[in-house]
Amino acid sequence: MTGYKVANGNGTAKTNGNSNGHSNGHCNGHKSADYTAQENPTGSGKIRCELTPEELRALRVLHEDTYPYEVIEEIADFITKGSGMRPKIGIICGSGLGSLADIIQDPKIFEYEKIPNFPVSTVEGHAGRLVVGTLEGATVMAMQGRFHFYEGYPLAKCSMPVRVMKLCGVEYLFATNAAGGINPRFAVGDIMLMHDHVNMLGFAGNSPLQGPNDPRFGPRFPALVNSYNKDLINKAIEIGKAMGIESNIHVGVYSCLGGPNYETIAELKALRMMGVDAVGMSTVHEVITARHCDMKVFAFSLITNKCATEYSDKKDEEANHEEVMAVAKNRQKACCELVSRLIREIHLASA
Ligand SMILES: O=P(O)(O)O[C@@H]1C[C@H](O)[C@@H](CO)O1
Ligand SMILES: Nc1nc2[nH]cnc2c(=O)[nH]1
Repeated sequence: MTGYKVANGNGTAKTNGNSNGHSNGHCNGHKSADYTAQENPTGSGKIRCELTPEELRALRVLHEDTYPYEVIEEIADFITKGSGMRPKIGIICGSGLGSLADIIQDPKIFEYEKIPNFPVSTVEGHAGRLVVGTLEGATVMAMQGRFHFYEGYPLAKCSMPVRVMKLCGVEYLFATNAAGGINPRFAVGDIMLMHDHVNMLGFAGNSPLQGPNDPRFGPRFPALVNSYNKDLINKAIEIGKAMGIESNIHVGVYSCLGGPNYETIAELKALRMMGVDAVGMSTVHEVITARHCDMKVFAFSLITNKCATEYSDKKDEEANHEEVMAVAKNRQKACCELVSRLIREIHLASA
């Protein structure tokens, strides 16, 4: 067999025939910007000089994953020029919480697929649009759909839009998510204001900041204590009281796992022992990226399901995405009000 294996960008290995028309593997003097010489595994010792379309595509996918400063700057320019705005607050809508972007006034909408170099959303409940406009007088941009590690995107790509927000002028990141409640005091529909996180992907040696550091974004070794802005947490608690939902608001620790599978009982027990209150599949790498470039962060989890931490035969204790979406839909009004009121306070304080 003369073929060899190349990742095709979907994470699956593909065997290519010698589809470049040069069956002997000789150099033909053809120059390609993406050219990488490889030893031909035919054992002939000769070097194959042309890349197949699949290889070129794989290289491009790799390149796109690196997102240098200049590429992020181009995306940010596209958005600020296209919207005529430099938003101050960035919002990331969690699963089923896209309505947070629907309340934005005078919206300019950018479909992800039309934004140069932007990934696409593949998850139900994540529409795949960037909405720029005003909310309670403040200029905002909201991601109606985020990127998850389990979709096959590297963490740097999942959180790349946070850097785009930064270069658009964003100072505050509001990150929201749907999460499973591990703390037994939490009920479905409660809101947990994040005051810290346990980064399970980080424990496994994965970070959105891996690779060369560009100091234009931030330092090589950023500190993460005090990542979640205490003033904003306190303001949100006050707003919760004013809304009459005080008993549904908690402050706690979120943990991000890779997904897409939900957790086993043993994993949930272990997370609880580590002090985790709610578990999900996002947000943490976005927060790390935001803190790296010195944004103020406010984040909350909508508890969409209670995680069982004891063994049981009951089917209804198994998490599922339909339930997650249904609960998010039911609670979107309260989530929208909390976010709007907090943004109003930030705007008034800076006016
Ligand atoms: O984007 P978030 O973190 O809100 O979505 C959660 C995690 C999975 O994507 C999905 C599981 O139901 O909801
Ligand atoms: N990992 C994880 N993510 C979720 N998103 C919503 N619910 C859950 C859950 O129970 N576990």
